[in-house]
Amino acid sequence: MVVGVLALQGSFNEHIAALKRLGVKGVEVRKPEQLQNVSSLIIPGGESTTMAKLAELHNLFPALREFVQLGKPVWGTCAGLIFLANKATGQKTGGQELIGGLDCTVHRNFFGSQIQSFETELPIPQIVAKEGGPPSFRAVFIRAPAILDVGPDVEVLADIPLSAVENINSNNAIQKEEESSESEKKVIVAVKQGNLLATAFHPELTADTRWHSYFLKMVPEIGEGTSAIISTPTTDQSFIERSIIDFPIYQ
Ligand SMILES: NC(=O)CC[C@H](N)C(=O)O
Repeated sequence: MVVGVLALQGSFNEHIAALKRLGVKGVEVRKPEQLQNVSSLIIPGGESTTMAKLAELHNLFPALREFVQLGKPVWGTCAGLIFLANKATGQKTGGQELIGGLDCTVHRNFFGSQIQSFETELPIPQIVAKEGGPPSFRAVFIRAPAILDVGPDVEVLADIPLSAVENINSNNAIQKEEESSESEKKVIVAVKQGNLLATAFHPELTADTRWHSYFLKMVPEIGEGTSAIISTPTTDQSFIERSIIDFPIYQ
């Protein structure tokens, strides 16, 4: 069993490493025909405009859309979430091509620029936490998008109160879509719609493999029957101690 990881740009190596920690082989996908050798796909974080240009160059969009429409499991993290959205705002001039399929509107850089990147603890959704582990997970947001609205078939898995983000970025210049006086206003940062999973944060940059485990359970040939690979989060201290500054700066 292999899981495809779109390897045009961004954190594809980190996803492959996370899969390896669960005993699953991740294979790099760069060409349309390579999608025929995988039954599921992870689209990593990175820079969605660059990734879209590379995907166009390799004529990947038709094959990626077909992959999604065939109902195969696809997980988009960060830039990958933008790729999967039906609609994106805050795009560069001229916009960018999207795969689409996920009935939502995403704001590309909702939380601000690179220096407003942050980490926070979020409650782990029930369906992801089935195997146990701590009640929260470390959510790493790097120049992150957020989901502004979702269609009726989209299940919201995680959201974040804007007040928490403002506390984290004490000198913040967060560009909010709309100012709100309600301190409990939240934005959506993780969703599921049928075969599609999307997260605005980067589980592949943490030691916690529960999001990867959850995605693997969406893959029919792994499915619910393979709890053996669903282990408790890695406690490899050297990995845990890495902070987001150890990871590449996305332009
Ligand atoms: N870490 C990320 O993937 C950042 C995504 C970035 N906001 C974009 O537009 O592509």
